[in-house]
Amino acid sequence: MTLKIALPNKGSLSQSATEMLRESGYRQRDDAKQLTVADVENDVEFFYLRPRDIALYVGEGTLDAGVTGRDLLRDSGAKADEVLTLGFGASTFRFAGPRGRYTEVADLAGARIATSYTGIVRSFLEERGIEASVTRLDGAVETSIQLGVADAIADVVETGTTLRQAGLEVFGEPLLRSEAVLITRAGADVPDAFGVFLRRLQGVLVARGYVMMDYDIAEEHLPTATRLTPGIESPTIAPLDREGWVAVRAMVPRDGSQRLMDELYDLGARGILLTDIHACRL
Ligand SMILES: Nc1ncnc2c1ncn2[C@@H]1O[C@H](COP(=O)(O)OP(=O)(O)OP(=O)(O)O)[C@@H](O)[C@H]1O
Ligand SMILES: O=P(O)(O)OC[C@H]1O[C@H](OP(=O)(O)OP(=O)(O)O)[C@H](O)[C@@H]1O
Ligand SMILES: [Mg+2]
Repeated sequence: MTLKIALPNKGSLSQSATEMLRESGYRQRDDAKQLTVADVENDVEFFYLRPRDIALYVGEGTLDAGVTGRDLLRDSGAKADEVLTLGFGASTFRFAGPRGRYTEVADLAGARIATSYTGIVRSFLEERGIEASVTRLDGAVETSIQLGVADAIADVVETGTTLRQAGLEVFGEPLLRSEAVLITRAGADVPDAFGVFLRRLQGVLVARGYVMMDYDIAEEHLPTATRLTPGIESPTIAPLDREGWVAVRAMVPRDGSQRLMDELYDLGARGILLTDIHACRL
């Protein structure tokens, strides 16, 4: 059975999703107008759809899995589960209003709120017993206050630039922290190719998050050195021609790897090398 995967056709998640899939060795479209791509060799077919619709297709079982935003998944109410977070498309979902007007969520009682995510907003307010009217707009939600259609908004905030330019500020706790996720239908049987698909994506995440570190060190310092670089399973230790010295190789998180090199150098390690990992299966 061919694996059917939904990918965002445009918007903030589209390019990163396509890049990640290409890096995982799958055929991707080279023209943004293409709606489907069959990767026959890997027995996968890709469907490029609006990220908002992806949760519905996957939730109903029409497609086996998909890439969308956690906020869109929650808003849709679809019966799909997150199986992997993909490391891009991070944003928060927040209330905002004219500067100085609101300080907390409770101030929204009786207000008119505009948003593209009515599902999330309504259930958030309901849980807190706040009564307000919620209107759905398709986009450019920030402008609705100036136009007199709403008193406050709830929208995706990434850098905050759009809000600032509209003279608005966030208030209250975030409704949600979102990022791109891989979803499948709750409790569904997925084709065999899905196991391979998932492992490839996990491999890309590890290859992006880790680097390979090599160094030479005197054997007496090995216990401290391997505590600093424990690797994923355990580091590879190889003999060196130089008496009493060994070569160590271990994967280390990319973040903090420069500091780690400093610490190893101070410990007496030399010939410390960092190399990118192109792909991996753990
Ligand atoms: N700066 C951002 N603006 C909008 N959405 C973002 C941003 N960063 C991440 N996202 C995520 O992208 C998804 C929105 O998908 P959507 O297709 O609506 O993108 P979009 O950038 O709003 O595109 P468009 O407005 O052209 O439809 C959500 O999951 C949202 O959290
Ligand atoms: O915090 P920022 O970095 O400014 O990003 C957030 C803005 O980006 C999105 O708008 P988009 O460009 O998708 O337009 P839209 O409102 O028409 O969807 C989102 O709806 C916010 O308006
Ligand atoms: Mg948008």
